[in-house]
Amino acid sequence: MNLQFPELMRTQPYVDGRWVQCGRSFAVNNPADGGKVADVGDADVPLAESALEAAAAAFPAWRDRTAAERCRLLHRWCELIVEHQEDLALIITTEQGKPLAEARAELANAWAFVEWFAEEGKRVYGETIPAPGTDRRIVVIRQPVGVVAALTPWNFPSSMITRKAAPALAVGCTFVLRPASATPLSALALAKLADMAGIPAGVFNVVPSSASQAIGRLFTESPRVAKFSFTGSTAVGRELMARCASTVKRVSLELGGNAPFLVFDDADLDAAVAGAMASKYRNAGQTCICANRFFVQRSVQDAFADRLAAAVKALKVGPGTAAGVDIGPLISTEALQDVDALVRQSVAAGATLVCGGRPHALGGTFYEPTILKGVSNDMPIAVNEIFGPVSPLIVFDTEAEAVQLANDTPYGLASYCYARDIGRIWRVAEGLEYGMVGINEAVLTNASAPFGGVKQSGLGREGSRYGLDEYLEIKYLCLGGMQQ
Ligand SMILES: NC(=O)C1=CN([C@@H]2O[C@H](COP(=O)(O)OP(=O)(O)OC[C@H]3O[C@@H](n4cnc5c(N)ncnc54)[C@H](OP(=O)(O)O)[C@@H]3O)[C@@H](O)[C@H]2O)C=CC1
Ligand SMILES: O=C(O)[C@H](O)CS(=O)(=O)O
Repeated sequence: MNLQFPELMRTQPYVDGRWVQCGRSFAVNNPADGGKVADVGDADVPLAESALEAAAAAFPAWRDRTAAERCRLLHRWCELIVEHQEDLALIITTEQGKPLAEARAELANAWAFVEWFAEEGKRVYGETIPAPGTDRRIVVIRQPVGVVAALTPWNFPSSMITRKAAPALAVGCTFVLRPASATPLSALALAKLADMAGIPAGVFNVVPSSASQAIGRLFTESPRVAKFSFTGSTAVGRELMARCASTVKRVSLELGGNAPFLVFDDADLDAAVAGAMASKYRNAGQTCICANRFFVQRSVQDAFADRLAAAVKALKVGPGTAAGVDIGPLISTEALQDVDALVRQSVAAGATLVCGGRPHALGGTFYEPTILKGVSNDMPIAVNEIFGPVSPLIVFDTEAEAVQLANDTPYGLASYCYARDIGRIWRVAEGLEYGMVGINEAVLTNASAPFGGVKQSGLGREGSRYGLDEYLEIKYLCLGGMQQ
């Protein structure tokens, strides 16, 4: 990898302000060609335990700094991320596969979370409450929970990390991160920049490891960890949440999705198609908030399908570093096989291919951008989170039917509605059982908004002032002896 600042290429765990040599390593490969990118130090449980110890030791001093001091350091971290964004984007694309333009967009989100919480951390307000008697005063203060342990996924190797670490550090928590083994390099580069920003030793620690289950058990069961934050699949999140019960930890979960994308007969179809492309095909469909099922009102189904097909057929598939590429590789051979199986099973169940529908001629883990029509809500492609560049089209007749079909899933993360009648928009937005509703807009993520799901898509919110609450405890002070 040809970096302007080669120091950003870190391959060892970062614990207590030091880069730790490990006896074992694991390979990080480029999904575009399967080639090895790096061998990364494989942190074991004892090393992860020492990271928790370092975070616990660093907590009192970090907590006791003023919010202004902590936030100044976060601002410096943000400045360094911005300064090194080209290198960071290349690292993302090399280890994860997404087109460079999308990697740059991810980084803009990543530093936006740092910038937002570098300011929000100075607004951790308490309150006084009118007391029931003259003998006392009631005061509420908010304090940092303590040591935070986090597990993050491979699909957004930078922004999923700052979305957790920034609020945690801003309020005075310390942080230990195990990134996905497919994409640890972005996390280690962020650690390098945190170190350069002057964030003290022990405050931000990164333990890349192939031992996801063992370290997951440590993070969820260690009494040193006050708060566990996870982003990933619902299946894994459910298991980890259960493990947190043994120490009654605070838990945040950003899990899987099955986003409905509703197109009504009064929608601006060009806007709906643009939104569909932005939502569905971003990161080759590997995002938790990708449109996963397209519900199109019968009278506009052909017009929408034709315009969508024209746009999908124009997508360029290739390595993320190549100019003009829209769709990069899927993260792994298993991911490719899973997507292809969902398509084939649904065609076998009666769906019709409009375009794509098979692994791309480029080979490797590239998949053809695909549209299926004649899909029903019970087909595999509609029941499962696709995590690939496939648009299933489902027809509906009435507004009530559309909302009922959209809600018929255990997931509740993102949803989308394209319509122009204000009454319809309000009725549908209120009726959708999701944490987020995009109304004539499909790009939801920004640091100022509360990102998160309901049902089995998660617990808590990330971003916005609500994202700060995940790392704070409320304390009630009762000041007695006030009577004269
Ligand atoms: N709601 C949200 O904001 C987001 C949700 N997701 C969801 O995540 C899924 C795809 O991401 P993916 O990484 O495959 O999800 P996984 O749940 O497989 O993995 C997420 C993280 O957990 C680790 N992990 C996996 N199994 C265990 C385990 N048993 N114990 C401890 N850690 C474990 C993984 O490590 P390793 O990979 O090294 O095994 C990875 O770091 C999709 O369902 C997607 O919807 C993804 C991004 C954002
Ligand atoms: O799907 C994800 O991993 C991210 O949450 C998507 S986004 O919030 O970065 O757009």
